[in-house]
Amino acid sequence: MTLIKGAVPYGEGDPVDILIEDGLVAEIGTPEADGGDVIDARGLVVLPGFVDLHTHLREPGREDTETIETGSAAAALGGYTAVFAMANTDPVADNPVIVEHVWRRGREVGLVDVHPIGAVTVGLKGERLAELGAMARSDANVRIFSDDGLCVADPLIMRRALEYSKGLDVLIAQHAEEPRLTVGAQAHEGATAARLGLAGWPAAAEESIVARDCLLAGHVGARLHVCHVSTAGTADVLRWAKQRGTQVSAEVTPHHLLLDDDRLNTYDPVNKVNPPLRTSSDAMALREALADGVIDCVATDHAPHAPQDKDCEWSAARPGMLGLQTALSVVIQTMVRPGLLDWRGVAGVMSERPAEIAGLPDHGRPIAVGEPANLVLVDPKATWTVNAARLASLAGNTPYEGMELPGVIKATMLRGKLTARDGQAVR
Ligand SMILES: NC(=O)N[C@@H](CC(=O)O)C(=O)O
Ligand SMILES: [Zn+2]
Ligand SMILES: [Zn+2]
Repeated sequence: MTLIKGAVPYGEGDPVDILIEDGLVAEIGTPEADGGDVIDARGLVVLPGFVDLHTHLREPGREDTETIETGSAAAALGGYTAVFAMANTDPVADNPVIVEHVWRRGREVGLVDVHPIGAVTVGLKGERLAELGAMARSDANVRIFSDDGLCVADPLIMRRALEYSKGLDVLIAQHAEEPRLTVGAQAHEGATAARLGLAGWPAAAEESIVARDCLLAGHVGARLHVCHVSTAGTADVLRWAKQRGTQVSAEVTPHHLLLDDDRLNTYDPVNKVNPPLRTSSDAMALREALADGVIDCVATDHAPHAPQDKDCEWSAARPGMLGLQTALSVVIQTMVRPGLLDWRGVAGVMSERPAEIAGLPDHGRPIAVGEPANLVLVDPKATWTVNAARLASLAGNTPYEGMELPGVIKATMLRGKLTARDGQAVR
């Protein structure tokens, strides 16, 4: 039994006490609790635990950069109660053995619900469909499939994947990048890349695939999810597709909301990511699109990399940035502070909507009696300074190093059990 005292649900109205029993919200109001753990939550906002549709945990294969255990700790500390682990591991998660390993290991660690994403094609090669049905029916109960890291570029393979996904009632998540337009690409194709002498990654390489896939999904009557939307033009395509009734959902990363290609001047590869940081006007358009629902949710694309893969010349460095422990703070900075979202809106884009997209029945639920106690307590007034060495991830490639960011996560609870408290993961 745990009593959360004096928290404000969704930052709206008066503080309440919340009694947690048997993993559920047992009472809200002024419960008479005797014994158990009491959490002093005066001044804190309580939200439903966050759900990340896009995380890279690097296990199996690159346990030197992140493991399911360290990534789960980062997730709990970031306020997450469920994460979806991408399939671009080594070996690739394109079969029931790998997805069941990820699922079981996540359960063993117990800090966050780890849902493996299955590969769409064998070995992420884009040539032959993986056994989606076998992964969906496995103990891992795979619900999302993606070749993330790579685009399912062949339109016929993508069409078949969408058709199968409809039959299996699963979701295809596309990394939208027309590979013929991004050969050797290093940075957003525009004035900054031209000045720095970096080969360009044009916005149209993303937008053309998103448009194509929306048309394909509409044609076969399947759902489609678009990973890491990075351009204003993609938001326009999504707006158009949604208006004509296409079942498409989309995510934006915290880094595409906050950062832009102005940061590339130093050639520090910590800023190298795929899709690349775009222009500040793209970032502003993404904020608007997230606020008005054209983009459904925030997903971290947490992508740990080893020092030897990051601290080298720009063209040799791997793309990707850490994101789990900084996501909420970046969303506060870019969305809450400018008045684009209130706390209710944050619950929507970080918890409710991603849970709905993934079909998770027990996450993103209302804070109400009888609901699973998957909760996060946030100090909205406090700030913190990012220090890579103190993050739970094994890797240190955060672009926010040294930045002071708003919003401190005081506690995270998964089915009534504390998974993070005062900056420490609790196992
Ligand atoms: N985002 C990245 O820059 N990198 C991701 C792959 C991906 O999300 O496309 C990774 O696996 O490192
Ligand atoms: Zn990707
Ligand atoms: Zn990714």
